[in-house]
Amino acid sequence: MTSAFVRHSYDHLREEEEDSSESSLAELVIPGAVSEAITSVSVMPNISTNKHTSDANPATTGVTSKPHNLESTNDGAEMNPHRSVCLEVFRNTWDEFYEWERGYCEARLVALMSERRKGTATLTSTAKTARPTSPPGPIWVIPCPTTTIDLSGVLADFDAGPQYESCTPLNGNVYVGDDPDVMPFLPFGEEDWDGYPLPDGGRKRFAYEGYIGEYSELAWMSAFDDPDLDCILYATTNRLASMSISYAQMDATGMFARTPRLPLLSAPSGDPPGLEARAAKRDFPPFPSLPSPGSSRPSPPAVLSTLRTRIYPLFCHNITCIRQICPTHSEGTPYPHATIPEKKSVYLVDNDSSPCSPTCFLLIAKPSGTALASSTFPNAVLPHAEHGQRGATGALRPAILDSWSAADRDTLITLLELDADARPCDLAVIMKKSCNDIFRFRKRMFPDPMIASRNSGKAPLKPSKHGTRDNILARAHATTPGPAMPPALVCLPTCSASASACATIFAPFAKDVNVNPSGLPKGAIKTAVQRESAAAQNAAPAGAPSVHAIRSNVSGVPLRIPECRLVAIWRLYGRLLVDTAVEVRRSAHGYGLFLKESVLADEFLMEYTGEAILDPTCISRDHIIAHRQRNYLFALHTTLGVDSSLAGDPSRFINHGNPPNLVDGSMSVGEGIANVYSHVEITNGGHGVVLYAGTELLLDYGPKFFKQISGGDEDGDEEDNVNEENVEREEAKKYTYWDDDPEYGEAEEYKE
Ligand SMILES: C[S@@+](CC[C@H](N)C(=O)[O-])C[C@H]1O[C@@H](n2cnc3c(N)ncnc32)[C@H](O)[C@@H]1O
Repeated sequence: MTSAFVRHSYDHLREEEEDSSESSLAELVIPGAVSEAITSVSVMPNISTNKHTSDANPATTGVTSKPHNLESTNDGAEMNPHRSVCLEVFRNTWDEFYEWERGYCEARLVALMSERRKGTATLTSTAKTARPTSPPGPIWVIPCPTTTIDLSGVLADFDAGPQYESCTPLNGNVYVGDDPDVMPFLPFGEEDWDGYPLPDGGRKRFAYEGYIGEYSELAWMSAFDDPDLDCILYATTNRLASMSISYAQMDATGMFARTPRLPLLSAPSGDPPGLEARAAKRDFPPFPSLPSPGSSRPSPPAVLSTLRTRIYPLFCHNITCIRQICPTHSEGTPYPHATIPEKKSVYLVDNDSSPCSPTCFLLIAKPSGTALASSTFPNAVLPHAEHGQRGATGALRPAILDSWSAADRDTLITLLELDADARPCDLAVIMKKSCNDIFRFRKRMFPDPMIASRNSGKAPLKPSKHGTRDNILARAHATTPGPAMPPALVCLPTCSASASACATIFAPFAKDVNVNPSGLPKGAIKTAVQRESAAAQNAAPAGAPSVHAIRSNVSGVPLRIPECRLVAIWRLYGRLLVDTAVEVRRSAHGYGLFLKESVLADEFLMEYTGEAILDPTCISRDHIIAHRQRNYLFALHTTLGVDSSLAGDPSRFINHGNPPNLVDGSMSVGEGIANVYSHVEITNGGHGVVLYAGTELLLDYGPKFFKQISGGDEDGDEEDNVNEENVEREEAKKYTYWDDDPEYGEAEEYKE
């Protein structure tokens, strides 16, 4: 218990209080707020006299006396009439907390002991009825029976696995953001500084110099943080609030902050969060004076103009939350400066070769309604109104944006102010809107001529009139059905199922999908899919092009399902999150993940869970990755990565497979070919990794992955960069930027 240290200091202080000796306090080392509060208590002569002037109930407020006079301290705090009340409530709460905590800890220990000592009721029952005196005596000594287990038979065949770090199991992503600025310990510190010996006689050494450079100092050099202190302060503020003392008034006392610059509710730019934000992030012990869960504490000022000045309160970075305004996970962070748009709307596609969905803005058909020629989404058409229905002229209806709420617009404006050139597909994830609508909104917000004048110094590339979408699609390496779209049922033109068959499948779900996607009964879709796939097997229309044949590794029976249903079912599945049975086994590359049950094409497998970390932390963790030669970092989008190296689920063992190729319109399947694809899904957060076919699950990690892990390129290899630029340049020369599409404005010519 860390409290012992501070309690001791406090007791000492109270003794000193008698003679108000300030000089003796100077030697105490007490963290910020307490130090200040206690110092003030000690120099305040009237604080503990019995003047019951408060009409608040002492039992709930913790106030036993209230001084008439304004407090007078050596820092000139006369101006704050609430300070003395705050100090007294704090002091009483402090005493009550430690009194309560002692009984609480003892009761916990007794309960733990009774668990261990099933059958030995005597001590347990005595201990439960009578509060143990201090020291608690026998409850600290738990005799364990000695048993010898003979493992020789088991160990004979035991094949020791490679040395792995521990990994905490997770059900959903945990938002970490950035690792602390202080280094808790040096990884691989137990290794010889010269590196441990390798079989080939060399030595491998952790390049700790670069790693250390990512941190400001060692953790043990930082100030001591007492976890009980937040609890006491939090209970104090709760009591003060019940006495109608506002948070602003409490803040003004300066005693609830770690430093005077850290107010309760909000932290100025660059500071760690105030008490309220810290309290929301941790579980306190059940001290009775804390606000009960769900009680309505005043929330941080939620005026949009305030929100505008900070990005975090705008939308929650917690992947399992992602709300636009999330008081639970948000915290004060530096306000990023607004950025100036660099890219013309039509040039947003420059570096974007991965359409996020069949309705991605990168794939929008020309006004003539030309069918999409796509290797990624072979039969995609624009779906229904939410994503941009085409009118008779082929132009997208402007009414779509008009249907956005004022809050939606406001949020997007703010996001675009903060990152003007953000990928529409990334913004779509945050906004839960289609990237196409976001793209159109951006066009309105940043008219291109304005950007053109800014960019006049640059020498963009010249487009040709051929192959716009095909080129983009040819460069798309992943089959990534899309993120961030509101639930929608997408039907493909090649589907051979009758309308009534579709209606039968979707009717029970469509209503719920629009209202409450996550409220669907578990397994409902799976049952529907199985029923449907069995029917499809028996009566697959002859020569139907839109049927995926999937080989089950368990039964060996190919399952078939009409494609239109796959798309719809995939969307529903993305929200059902029914994990598929898998097991971790040795594979050609360390461990790998294998199926234990048959799956259908596009069936949801599991979420890729881990710590959601921001870009700078991804970079600092790269040192470890490079040394360990194993990388569990999954890029979620340009801002966040999901790292399962310390915490995650079995999906972290999915190995890399080569990208599947299209052969005669069907995906190739086979040894070493990726049979899992991922997409960013908001419901319940993070990545849903979806299986196509095969036994060992293999996921195409993307072209940059192995370059990064081997320490090459990404931020350094100039020759490679030059080559890549040349390829990009050649590719870009083939582009047409929808120059005849009224949706995309006038023809945009790159100047050379
Ligand atoms: C997410 S982990 C996959 C699980 C890993 N095999 C393990 O045992 O923990 C990714 C790492 O596995 C290894 N790996 C995965 N697929 C590979 C492949 N096709 N070839 C070589 N190494 C691979 C690499 O070390 C990579 O950094």
